[in-house]
Amino acid sequence: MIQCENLMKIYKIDEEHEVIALQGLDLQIEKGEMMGIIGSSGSGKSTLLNMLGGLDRPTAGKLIVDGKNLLRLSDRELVKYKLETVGFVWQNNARNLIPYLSAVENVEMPMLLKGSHKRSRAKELLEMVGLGNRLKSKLGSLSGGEQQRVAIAIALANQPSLILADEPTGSVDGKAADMILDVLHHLNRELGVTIVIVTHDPQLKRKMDRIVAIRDGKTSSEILRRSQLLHQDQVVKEDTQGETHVELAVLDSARRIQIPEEYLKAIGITNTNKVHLKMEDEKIIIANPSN
Ligand SMILES: Nc1ncnc2c1ncn2[C@@H]1O[C@H](COP(=O)(O)OP(=O)(O)OP(=O)(O)O)[C@@H](O)[C@H]1O
Repeated sequence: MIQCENLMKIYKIDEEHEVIALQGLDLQIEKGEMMGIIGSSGSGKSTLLNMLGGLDRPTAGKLIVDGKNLLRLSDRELVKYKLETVGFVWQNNARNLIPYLSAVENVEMPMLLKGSHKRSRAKELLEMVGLGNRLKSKLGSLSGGEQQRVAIAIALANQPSLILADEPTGSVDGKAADMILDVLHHLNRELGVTIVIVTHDPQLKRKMDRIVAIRDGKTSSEILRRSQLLHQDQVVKEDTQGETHVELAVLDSARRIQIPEEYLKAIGITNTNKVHLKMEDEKIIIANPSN
């Protein structure tokens, strides 16, 4: 569904300054996957989401979504892509919704833009997100969580194959967040729509099939749920809720890995950029050269 290889995004600030937001990011996402993207502030999560959604163009690399090469699309093709292939759910409701329209009119809006308006489908989508009884409600009378569910219905209006969500539970309380999550999970399983969510929410992370961590504009590690695992002999970790997962480091296209800072500190690598690398019993060992 999504093939992202050596993806680069450089923002030019002025004649002399630029920011490298993505520096050779590799990521494959299967059709029908529900996956999370995590990473500290400034690591490149939103930039990646903007590239996937066609809101901004990559500087270099390869990005194919649903068979479309996003580095090669014309401006016109990009508009069509944004309208038909992807749906967005933002943390900030002002970005998702038109406040003076009712819930059902909001869901109809992207259909109108595409020229295929159907009230029955808009109603069906609102029923799917559990708002069948609030069709005519003006947005101001809906709670934050309900507004976020309207946003999900809007994102689905033109039957996209990909939903991108940026912190969809970021501004609602725990109960509303649970409901949003359940809706997304249900849509993923029922409609088979691929969902990519940027999140800090540990509750949300637990519901994902896979979580990819981004560090400095590159994928650094992946967490897989136990049900996703292929090999029984992997190192399985348990979180505080007793759920099991496996954490894998990602090899980039040049076969490099990022070693977590805390691992390096633990073996005393603080002010050197060299380590000992050796093979032992079919394992690669990284050690402190001064020991
Ligand atoms: N339009 C832009 N112009 C210049 N620099 C940008 C622009 N957008 C992002 N950046 C820079 O690119 C880097 C990655 O930003 P990005 O917003 O993707 O990070 P993030 O992981 O989403 O962070 P956060 O969790 O704080 O939202 C940052 O250094 C940021 O300042």
